[in-house]
Amino acid sequence: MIIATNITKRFGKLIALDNVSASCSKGECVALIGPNGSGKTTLIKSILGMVVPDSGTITFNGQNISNNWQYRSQIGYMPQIGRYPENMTIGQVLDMMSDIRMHEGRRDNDLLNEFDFKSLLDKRMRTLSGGTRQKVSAALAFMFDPEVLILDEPTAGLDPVASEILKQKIIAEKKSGKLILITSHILSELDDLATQVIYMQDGKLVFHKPIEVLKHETGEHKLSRAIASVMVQCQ
Ligand SMILES: Nc1ncnc2c1ncn2[C@@H]1O[C@H](COP(=O)(O)OP(=O)(O)OP(=O)(O)O)[C@@H](O)[C@H]1O
Repeated sequence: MIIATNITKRFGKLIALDNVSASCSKGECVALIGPNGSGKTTLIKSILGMVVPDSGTITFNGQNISNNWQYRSQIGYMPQIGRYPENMTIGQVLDMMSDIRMHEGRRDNDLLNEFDFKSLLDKRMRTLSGGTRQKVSAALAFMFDPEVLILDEPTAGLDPVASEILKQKIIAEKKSGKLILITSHILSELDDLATQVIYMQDGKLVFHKPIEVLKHETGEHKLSRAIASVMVQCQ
């Protein structure tokens, strides 16, 4: 579904992505893990077309994404920090995004309902708490029923109840055959979600493995412990 081949991205002298290749398929939940600054967000942004690699190719459903923007309507993206017009209300932002996406299919309001947004729709974005802003980003990522969900630190700043609602939604979407790419530093959270792990360090993809293989190799039953043991080895 998404294939990245030999992606390199430099910011000045810094190599943020160093010849990264990876292939992700439908129905998988791929955890993108690695220390701060290892290149996870740069890889995500390259897939989204927000960062243009210096070399390499990325295909989405077999089509090269360079000079192509239509594939993006198939992706729901939840950024680390959502930026919105601050004077607009939540309701206006949701409507604006619907207009921009020109979405004609099913509108998925599950998260809006479960986060109980009804009473919040008139609140202006500039007045929102960090967690409520995250909920807006989550609701928008899932709203247009995309084939692929890219979630960058999705539960950062969410309270435990909202985190659990979002996790259950991610699990349901994975079961329905979507591809989910997720980054998180809260490894325990990925235990219930991830089917595969991509581990990055210093801009390089160190490994891409199914969870079961990783657990077997490390002798750990929990993903969080397996990853922790790999991170120690890689340091
Ligand atoms: N626009 C940019 N200009 C210059 N350097 C950048 C830019 N974007 C990212 N970088 C650098 O590229 C490297 C990789 O950053 P990236 O955000 O991809 O890391 P990350 O793995 O997502 O980190 P974190 O876990 O902290 O979110 C970092 O050294 C970062 O400072």
